[in-house]
Order: sequence, then C-alpha cells, then structure tokens
Amino acid sequence: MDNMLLWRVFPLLTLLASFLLLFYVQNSSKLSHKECSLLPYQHYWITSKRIVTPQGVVSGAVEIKEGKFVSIVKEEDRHWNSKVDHILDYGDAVVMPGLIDVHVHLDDPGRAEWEGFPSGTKAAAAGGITTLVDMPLNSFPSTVSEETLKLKIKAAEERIYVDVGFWGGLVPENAFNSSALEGLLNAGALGLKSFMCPSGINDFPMTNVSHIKEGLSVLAKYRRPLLVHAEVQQDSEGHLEFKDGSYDVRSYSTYLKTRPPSWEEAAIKELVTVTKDTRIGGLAEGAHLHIVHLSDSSSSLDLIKEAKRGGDSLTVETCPHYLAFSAEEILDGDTRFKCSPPIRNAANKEKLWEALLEGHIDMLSSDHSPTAPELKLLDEGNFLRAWGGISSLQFVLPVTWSYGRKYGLTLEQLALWWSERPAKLARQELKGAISVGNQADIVVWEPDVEFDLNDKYPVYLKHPSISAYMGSKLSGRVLATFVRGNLVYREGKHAPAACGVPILARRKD
Ligand SMILES: NC(=O)NC(NC(N)=O)C(=O)[O-]
Ligand SMILES: [Zn+2]
Ligand SMILES: [Zn+2]
Repeated sequence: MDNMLLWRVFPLLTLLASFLLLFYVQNSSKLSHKECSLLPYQHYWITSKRIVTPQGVVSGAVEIKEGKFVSIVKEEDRHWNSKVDHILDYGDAVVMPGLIDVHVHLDDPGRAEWEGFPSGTKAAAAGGITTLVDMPLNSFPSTVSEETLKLKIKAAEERIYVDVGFWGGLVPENAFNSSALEGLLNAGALGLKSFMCPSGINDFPMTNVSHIKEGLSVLAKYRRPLLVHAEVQQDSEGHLEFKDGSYDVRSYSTYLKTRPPSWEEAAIKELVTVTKDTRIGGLAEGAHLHIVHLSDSSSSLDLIKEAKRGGDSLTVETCPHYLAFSAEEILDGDTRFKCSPPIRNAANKEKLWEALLEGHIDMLSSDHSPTAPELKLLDEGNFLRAWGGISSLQFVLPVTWSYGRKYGLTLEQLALWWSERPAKLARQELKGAISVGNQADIVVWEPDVEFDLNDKYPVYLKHPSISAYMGSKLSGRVLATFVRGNLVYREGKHAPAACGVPILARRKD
C-alpha cells in the first residue's frame, strides 16, 4: 500500500520540482540581466544627431531589442516616435559602434598583478571598447594549446565587463604539430599570433619563416588569421654597436638605436615571401597574415603596399602611440614610452598618418602591454632594462581623435579603423557596425569635451602610473558604453555584474 502511494505522489513531486526550478531559473536570469546593465529594460531607442553607420553619419534613432539593432530610422522619417516607451536622447553626442581592440595583453591568469580581466575590461568599457582580443603571451601559461586556452576561458568567467576573444600562440613547439594547432583552433582561438624576435617572455619563444608557413597552412583550412610581431634582429646594426659601453641608458635615443627600422624591414621582407601563398589559387589560399603594430613608415610600408597590390591576403595595424608621440619628445628616463618596435622620429609619424589616411594601414589597435610598475624601472630610467610595452587601453579613442583632428580625421574613419576592419580581422560578422541585425555594441562620446588625464581622473587600469598618457590633455569624453545592448558603463559607473562573454570561434567557420 505504501509503495502504491509513493508511485502516485512521485510524478506530482517531480512536476512540483520542475516548476520550482523553472521559477528559480527565470528569476535568476532576470536578476542577472538587471546586474549586467545600468538600464532596467531591454527594448529601447537611442537618438542622436550623429549616429555613425556604414552608410554615413545620420541624425535619427536606433532601436535596440534583446541585445541587437532592430531598426535604424533617420530624423526625416520621424513616425517611429509615436509609440516608443524608452528613449535615451544623446543630442549632439556621437553614437558609434563600440571599439574592437584586436591587440591587448590582459596577462590573466598567471600575471594578473600586471593587469587582469576585471581591471582591463573595466578600463576598456570606460574607454568605449566593447570587444577586445587577448594576446596569447604575458599571461602564464601562454595560450599555446587547447588546455591553456581553456584556462584562459575559465579565468575570464564572470570577470569580464566587455566581450573578449583569444588569439592562440604559434610557437616552435606546436608549429609542426598540426593536431596540436587544430586542437587550439577547435577550442575557439580566433587565430594565431607569433613573434619573429624574442618576445620578452620565456615560455613564448620566437618563430622563423618555416614555422610561420606551417601555421598558415593549418589556418588556411579554418580561414582564420595569423598575426605577426614583425621584427628580426639584425646583428650588423642595433645592439652590437653598443659594445664599448659609451652610451647613456637613460636616453631614449640609445634605445631607439637598438631597434632600427631595418629590423622591421627584414621581417616583412621574409613575410611577403610567405604571403604570396595566400593569393587566390596559392598553397595557403584562405589564410590571412596580419602585421601587428607597424612603426616604420618607410621601406617596411613599401613592402606591404607592394604585396597587397599583388593580391596577398595581408593587413597591417599601427597603434595610437606611434601616431601621438615622436622620439624627439621622449624625456630622458621616461620608460613609460618604451615599446617595441620603438616610437620613431616625427617625420616617421607624419608618414604613418599619411599611410593611414590613404588606406595603406588598415586598422588601429592599442597593443596595451602593461606590467608591474617595478619592472618599468621608472626611478632608474634605464631604457635598455625596463619592460617594453605601452599602457593605453582606456585612452585609445580620445588619443586617436585628439591627435588625428589636425589631419582632418572623420568619424567614419574612426569607425572603420577601430570597429569595422578589426571585426573583419577577428571574423566577427555581427560586430563592428551599427547595422540592423548586428549586436548592439555602442560607444556614446563627446568629441569636443576636453579633460586632463591627472590623478583625479577615474582610471580603471591596474597601474595608471605607468601609462604614457597620464599628464596629458585629451579631447573626446566617453559618456556611455553598451555591450550587446547592456549599458555596461555610464559616466564613471560600471554595471554591477561582469557580463561580457568569451568569444570563441566555431569549429572550422
Ligand atoms: N611581451 C609583450 O607584450 N610584448 C609587447 N611589447 C611591446 N610592444 O613593446 C609586444 O606586443 O611586442
Ligand atoms: Zn609585439
Ligand atoms: Zn603586443
């Protein structure tokens, strides 16, 4: 009899349990949505006189629903206004696609004391960056296998305020092991990255052209890019001329001489022999090579132009610090400005701007590469021993704008270099533009508002003191940042929960 009763009650109990579970899941997801966004709703309109779309800058409104752009209406077609509940009116402020930074070292896990996912992505959100792609080195271990990529993804869980993708590392250890590379790519790496000179990190050794060729042939199948740090040490120049010890380690010109433009040129000369295979009908058709942080705007750039003209699948980025600073201005001992390749002279900078404006440089990235302040050796000011890397993530939008204005930089160009092209490189079809159907990743900012980057300014980077931009006056204040429709940052305040998601490439897409 007891047994019979149990059999009758059991289905009822299961049903009750399912209801409770459903109720719990629904409520917890509501709660988490609330914490992901500073807005209490998911369907709203944004209006502005300057919305940057692929069709140009328009005055009007964009409708956002459940994280996507569902309509874009111009001012002259005003009938949208009638039955709308929630409108965020930004007036003259610019509404632009969120920035996509394809070159960031967040150093997490393993060296999170240098930066870390929470601080780095909070800084990104405050700077209008809605997606970033993390580099495979400076964290520990380096992201060079399926297992180490999984460690990254785990470390990022619920700790990122913007969306984060991951490049995998191409190193001698995995370059000739196609199943290891495929494991890394199948696990979701958006592409691979390698160095042609020492990286400064022991567990991330450099590759030569044979490794790069192997990597490209695997990447061709996945249609994902290889990013390369293009400098090859030349013994005839550079460091060897300092043998006699008669040099000043605190002088920037000393450092500059250790890494002449010929290092970049030598690397790119080798790379363009390989990128020929990426042409239509070539052995590595489908692969793509992307040169990171170009500094030399002379011979290196000429080689890139020629390869592109020939049909090689090749792109190149430069970084705001090469466009903002010149070697002549860097003060003795100010190692905040040390990076590789180095910041060169003012004439080189002018030519970089020219190349960017003429379309020979495809995009921008921060190459945010911070460290612990002790390793920047700011007291000692030794340019040869200090950590190489510029800390900049939160400031790239105002920096590009402030320094680009005198060249007549347009809002459309900003969106092209910082959103559209980077989205294409990282194969993010639903990101990088304010278009119907895309994810609603947005930065709202005021180009004419100036601010002093002083100690009172809210900087979210882990170590503001090592940033080369501290102490400068910039133009272009970020008002609000939306990631997939969530208002993740508004005027000095972040959403309570870190709701960025890891971006993983789907198998063989
Ligand atoms: N280990 C690094 O982060 N290196 C970086 N350092 C720079 N750029 O000075 C880089 O991207 O090459
Ligand atoms: Zn590099
Ligand atoms: Zn880098």
